Amino acid sequence: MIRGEQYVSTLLLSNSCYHLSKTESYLILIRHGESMWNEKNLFTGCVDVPLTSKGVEEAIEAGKRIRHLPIDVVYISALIRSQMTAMLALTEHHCKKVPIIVHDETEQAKVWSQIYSEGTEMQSVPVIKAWQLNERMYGELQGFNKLETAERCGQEQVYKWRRSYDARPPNGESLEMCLRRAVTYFKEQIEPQLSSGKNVMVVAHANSLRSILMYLDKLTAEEVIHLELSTGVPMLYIYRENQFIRRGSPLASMENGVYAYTENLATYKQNLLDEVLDEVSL
Ligand SMILES: O=C(O)[C@@H](CO)OP(=O)(O)O
Repeated sequence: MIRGEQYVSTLLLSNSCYHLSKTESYLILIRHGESMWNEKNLFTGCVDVPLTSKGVEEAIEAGKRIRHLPIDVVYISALIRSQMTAMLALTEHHCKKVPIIVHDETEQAKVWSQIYSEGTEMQSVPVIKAWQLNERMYGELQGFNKLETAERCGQEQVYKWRRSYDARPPNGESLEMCLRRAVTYFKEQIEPQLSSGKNVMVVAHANSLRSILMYLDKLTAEEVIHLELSTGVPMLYIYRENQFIRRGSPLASMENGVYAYTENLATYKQNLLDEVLDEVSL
């Protein structure tokens, strides 16, 4: 049910991006595009492998699908496949803001990457890198072919390592261990951004995202076994009154279904359309 005045638009036009009223915010989750080891069907984990050309296309396509959703801050992992995906997706965003990686590892990194123009800073989107969002560390499976490993160690064992909540690949992380770092980071760093009204995009990995989805969708250890994430498919959540409401995956930019989710988003879309019409009639 929509509560009238609360959702009355408080849209402000600023540098052709709209700021929505602070009653709800949006969370977009994307698994990176296909990597060169996804293509070869190798256990990848924390090995830092780039995207294939198909992965590049998937990232751009993901960007197109979310190009009309508001994004104020982006989170990426420490791995290049997540970073490439985020950057490529953002080249499609209607805001045309410049994604800038935040370097706060050391005092010097902070000072040396400082932006001094307020105007330029407003035209940028901060991109925060967090190792906690990395893929689950696959231990001694890293670099091995998944099919060959199933032939060698047995299909059932490999399925357990890959999809169960608590089975731990040899010297690697179980999903439970991955959840401990990824969800802790999500709760401590990302959720406060959402509750302060910021719209967030997270570009991460199959298993770090499976663990975050466990938290968002309150999935049990049995349910998460069946959760598979495709590369480069954006998932949208609405954050309202400390609750996450799953809204599926926008299929296309300006897709009616997505913008009908809330009055706030419908108004956002209408303002974008008005802006396009204004530009056409100029
Ligand atoms: O190899 C990996 O790092 C992951 C993701 O590609 O594989 P899986 O789907 O088996 O968890």
